Amino acid sequence: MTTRPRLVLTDIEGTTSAIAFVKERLFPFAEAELDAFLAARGAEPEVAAILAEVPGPDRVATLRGWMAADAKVTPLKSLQGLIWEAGFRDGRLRGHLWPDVAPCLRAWHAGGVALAVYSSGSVSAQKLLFGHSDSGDLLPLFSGFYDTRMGGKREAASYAAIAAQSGQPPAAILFLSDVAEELDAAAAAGLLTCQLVRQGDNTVACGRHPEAADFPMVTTRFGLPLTR
Ligand SMILES: CSCCC(=O)C(=O)COP(=O)(O)O
Ligand SMILES: [Mg+2]
Repeated sequence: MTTRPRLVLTDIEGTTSAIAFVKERLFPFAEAELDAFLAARGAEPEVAAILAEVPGPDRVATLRGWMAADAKVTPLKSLQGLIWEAGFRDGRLRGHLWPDVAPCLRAWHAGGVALAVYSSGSVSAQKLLFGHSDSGDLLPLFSGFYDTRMGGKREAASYAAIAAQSGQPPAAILFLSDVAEELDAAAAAGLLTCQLVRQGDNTVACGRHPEAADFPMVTTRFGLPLTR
């Protein structure tokens, strides 16, 4: 029998939120705003420090190449988060969550299960998405936010580091993701895993991890607190 997780660690794209929202709304927004953003804020210390981490003679070309390749590299992710900030604050952007997500997160939290996020999106972007979501402000539910500064999502060491920082043993943490290689890495570090295979989101079940089509199914499979 599986013991009830004490911490649920969730991915965003493909897990709480549609892949199409990230790829067809968030990424194009950042791409369209890049030049104007750099012209307006490129000299600010925070932005200049990020740009200093971008290699190559033409940093903007490198950034655009990363965007085209959907590279999960920290400088791009930090910059995208800063560009999205204005959009989330003035209402042009709202964080998409599948309708089943917020009720389950609220129930799990109310039942004493801690919640945290691990996404390639920067911590500040994660907070913007959950703070300005189409299901309301969910930020108070979360006690931890982790991004690629903890390491890559396909590396077991990243999950070991998150477990150590969260204060929970790996076996008490349930990691939710749509990506098989991320789940493999989490399992190698001793975490419980569940692959979200959402209908219409083009995720392919890998067969190596427990599967769920939505968060209510995760609730049932892992004995998490029920929605009332
Ligand atoms: C506001 S979060 C944006 C998500 C993102 O930038 C991304 O690359 C998706 O990565 P994930 O690890 O959530 O699949
Ligand atoms: Mg994902």
